[in-house]
Amino acid sequence: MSDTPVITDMQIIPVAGYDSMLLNIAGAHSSYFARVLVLLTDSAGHTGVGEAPASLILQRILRDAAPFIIGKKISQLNAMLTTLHEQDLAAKHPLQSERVDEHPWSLEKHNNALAVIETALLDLMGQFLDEPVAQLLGAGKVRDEIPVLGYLFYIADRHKSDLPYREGSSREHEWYQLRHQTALTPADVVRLAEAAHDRYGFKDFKLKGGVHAGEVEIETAQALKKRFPQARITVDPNASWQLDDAIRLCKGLDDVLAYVEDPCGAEQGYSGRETLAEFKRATGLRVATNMIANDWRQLNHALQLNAIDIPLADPHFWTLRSAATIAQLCNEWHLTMGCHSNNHFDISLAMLAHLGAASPGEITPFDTHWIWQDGQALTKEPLHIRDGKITLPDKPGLGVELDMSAVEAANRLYNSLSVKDRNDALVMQQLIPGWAFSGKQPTLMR
Ligand SMILES: O=C([O-])[C@@H](O)[C@@H](O)[C@H](O)[C@@H](O)C(=O)[O-]
Ligand SMILES: [Mg+2]
Repeated sequence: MSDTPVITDMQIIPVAGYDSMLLNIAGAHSSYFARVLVLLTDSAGHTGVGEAPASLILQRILRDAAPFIIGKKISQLNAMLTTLHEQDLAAKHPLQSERVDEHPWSLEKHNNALAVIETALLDLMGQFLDEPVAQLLGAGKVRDEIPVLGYLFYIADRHKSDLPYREGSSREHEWYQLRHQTALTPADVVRLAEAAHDRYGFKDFKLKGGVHAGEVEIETAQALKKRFPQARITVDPNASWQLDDAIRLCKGLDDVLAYVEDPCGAEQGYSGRETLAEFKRATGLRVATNMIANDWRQLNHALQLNAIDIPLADPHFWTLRSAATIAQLCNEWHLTMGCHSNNHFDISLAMLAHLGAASPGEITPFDTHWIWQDGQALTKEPLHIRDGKITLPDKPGLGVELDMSAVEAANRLYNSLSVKDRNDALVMQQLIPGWAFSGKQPTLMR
């Protein structure tokens, strides 16, 4: 044990990259997205890294966590994480809003700190033991190729905003240009899918909804299925449809929708878990969620109610180890493992690849926003998506090496931002003055 490396330093580096004007129920994506990297250095000279969504609160929580990490042996991983959990550092930095209807994804932030630190620790541990992170999780490495889906969005007209969205260029592939152009109709989305299919080989697609009337979003899903008959198609309106509407829109579409993601949520005194259970019974369709089963207690309620089939266990808010445990539960309990995502850099791409590699049994192709960020790597040899899959690198730890000059440039970009935290509503106000989030009102129906 005396040779076990000790953690000597913890750096917290917020970074930003460019994004397209993607639409969702919360508004529109800004021209920038922000993430935070945690870099842990150990006495063996290794660097472990993790990535999470960047919020100012999360960065404060991470700074408070550093004294509990620095000076510890990497073999004390479990004890460090238990201490952090017990310290409940997030409680000292209450979120501005706990109301899920105001900020549908705000609750994720509590676990982001644990998740990003755990990832960096696992990266160090893997390098010390000369094993990939996947080998240190739940079932160990059970696959080398991780299927991912083509995550499609409606895209707003960036010319109507004064934010510096990129124009893109089709020099390398038309995808890199198309991903910046307005896409509001079913035909536009099919065009995006064709380009993404050609570039990345996707077999399956997910459409982000909550933007148009449900009928238009279902029409888009149908158009995707018509164009890609073999594909598994899903739609995710982020719980913005009323239960009755969700049933009316989806019932009988077994031949179009492989599953539906958060079609409805809390309404009229019923919880999202209750309405999803009713939706499942009424339609017979499989249901995925990243909104109502995001911690063990919620998952327990969701499963008791038979509300879901596919927990989208994002390692950024479950932590890698807990998400891998969910994958094991799915395998034992005849559920299907899936993974949610947000805009991310290539360290997160590696995180989800290791999670997929350690997920036994049937998994549904994982979500990833990477195609919207592809070309903005922070590592020297970023993983890539080919044939709709990511191949796990044959390297210890996460298997990524940071490109520090790219990280520094992304950090400079972050520091230059006047609005640091994600605020899709603020961006949306550039298109529709006075626009405000309303969980049951599609973004463009104002
Ligand atoms: O990036 C987006 O706009 C998504 O809507 C994201 O924020 C969601 O958390 C997510 O991808 C989802 O599946 O709900
Ligand atoms: Mg979702």
